[in-house]
Amino acid sequence: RKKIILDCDPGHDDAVALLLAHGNPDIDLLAVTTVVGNQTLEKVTRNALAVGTIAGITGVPFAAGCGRPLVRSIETAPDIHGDSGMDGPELPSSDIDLDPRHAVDLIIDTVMAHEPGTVTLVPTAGLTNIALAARKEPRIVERVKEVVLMGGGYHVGNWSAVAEFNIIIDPEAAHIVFNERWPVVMVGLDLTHQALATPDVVEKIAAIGTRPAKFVTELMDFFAHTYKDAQGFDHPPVHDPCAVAYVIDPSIVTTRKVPVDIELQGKLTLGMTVADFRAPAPADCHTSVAVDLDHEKFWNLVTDALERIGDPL
Ligand SMILES: Nc1ccc([C@@H]2N[C@H](CO)[C@@H](O)[C@H]2O)cc1
Ligand SMILES: [Ca+2]
Repeated sequence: RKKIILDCDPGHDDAVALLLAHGNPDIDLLAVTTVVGNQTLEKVTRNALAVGTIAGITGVPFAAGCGRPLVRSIETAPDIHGDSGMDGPELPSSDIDLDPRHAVDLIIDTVMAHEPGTVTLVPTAGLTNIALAARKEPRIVERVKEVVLMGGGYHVGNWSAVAEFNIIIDPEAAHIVFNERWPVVMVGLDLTHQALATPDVVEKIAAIGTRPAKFVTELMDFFAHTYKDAQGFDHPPVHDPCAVAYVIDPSIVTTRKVPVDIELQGKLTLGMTVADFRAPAPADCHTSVAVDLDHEKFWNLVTDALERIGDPL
């Protein structure tokens, strides 16, 4: 099984990523950590615990992390995720107790407690926790198997013309993460804009007939409306589970090995993930970007995970 830590900011698509990670039999979800992003730390943490309860997750530590970026001020995304950060469905209160540690410490402790090269970090939010973990315990950099992150875009932006939300809300953190020597797989908007929750996808999920499945359809209904109003999409792209899907089955996504670095000075380009496609990639290139998604295989993973979760409540 593939061991992962999910660092997230639920978030409609983070919720689907968490359900996929929990429901898929090839994933061993070691820990769930939260960070400010789509909404404040308090709200995204509450949302993560609510999803944990809905999915019947037990025995997995949840820890809250940074409440603001390293340098810049907080920027949330209520126009997409609503005031709660997960508007749409009724959110249950959760009886899951937060781990007393800060997310950065839970990440470090978890990586150091497992064999080198066996733990994959899956950030689906701003990279503040991941950057601080690498600075506090540099040994995790060579110990982590790889960092498979939802973020960035080599030809697409959503928070500016050329920058993606998870990167631009904490570009200094992203610069740290992309410049450490660990392998980084960037699952950016170029890929995730292919993961559209079309009506037939939502119908397949609804047909599962369980409360977690109904929860996902309610999330998708809200997400579809805000994505239409805010970004003019006919169907919402469900970004975050694409990163988890890549860990489960790398064949679902084609990748290109290219140098990627983060723009920190640009007036128009701050937070841009600058990918250099000039051939050949340097031999020591440790970054790659996701290009094409197998849409059917991807959504089959999501429905399969929901079927396996069943109705825990
Ligand atoms: N407009 C918009 C803003 C933020 C997000 C969140 N950031 C990433 C996509 O940019 C995902 O992780 C998602 O949770 C999605 C859409
Ligand atoms: Ca997210």
